[in-house]
Amino acid sequence: MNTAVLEMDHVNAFYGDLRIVQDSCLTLTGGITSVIGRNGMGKTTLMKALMGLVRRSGSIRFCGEEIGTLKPYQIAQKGIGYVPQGRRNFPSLTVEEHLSFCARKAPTGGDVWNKERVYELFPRLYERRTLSGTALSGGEQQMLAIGRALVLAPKLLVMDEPSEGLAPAVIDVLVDFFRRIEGKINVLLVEQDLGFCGRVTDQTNVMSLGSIAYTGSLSELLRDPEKSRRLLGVG
Ligand SMILES: Nc1ncnc2c1ncn2[C@@H]1O[C@H](COP(=O)(O)OP(=O)(O)OP(=O)(O)O)[C@@H](O)[C@H]1O
Repeated sequence: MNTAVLEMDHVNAFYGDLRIVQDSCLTLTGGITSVIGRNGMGKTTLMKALMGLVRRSGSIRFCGEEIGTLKPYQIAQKGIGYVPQGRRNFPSLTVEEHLSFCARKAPTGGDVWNKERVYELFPRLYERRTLSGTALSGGEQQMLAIGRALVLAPKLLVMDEPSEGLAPAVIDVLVDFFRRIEGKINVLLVEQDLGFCGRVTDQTNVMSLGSIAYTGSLSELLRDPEKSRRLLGVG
């Protein structure tokens, strides 16, 4: 049997003494899977637990290796790229500087994503390469946040609500991005926009009150009004 890309086993995550994520289990065998759920259910906190950004317990295995006790920079070095909610680009760096700065830490060999390849993927970023990371539109900032993660040559990209606040035309660019990386980079995608999510992948995990309450097909879930209402508050 192939080793799963990611296995989160009975993971808890805390802010101070407050346990927000409770006993959550999530497996990504490969490809793209989403994490959906109503506001405040703990999706971002689960991603932060994976990236080592909050205190956590339980087991997190990446390609068979336990990473649940590693520090954020060690987790990034293992090949997990993080595209946080809100993009978090630096006002003092241009687009070009963001990509060059992050690429310094890139491992050599493997599937190399250099600056040129990021510009090829997002031509708009090339046009804006001399502008500050925060002088960009929301969509351009999202492309830059993705580009920053890509130049670190991730095997897994963890993306937290990439579609937030984006115009439909930019959402189409993101959908195209997912098609282009399919089979090359695995993705764990936190999303609120179920329409966008369904265009990207049918594999989903629903988070409810700090735990994963459903794992399976998104389209099947949305066809069940009672379950969708209970888990997602829709339908
Ligand atoms: N730094 C913090 N300290 C204490 N509680 C927090 C902190 N950040 C988030 N929380 C709480 O943890 C819970 C889960 O938040 P989280 O951001 O993980 O949810 P989410 O499902 O990602 O929601 P959203 O879709 O709104 O981003 C919420 O009740 C939130 O108020």
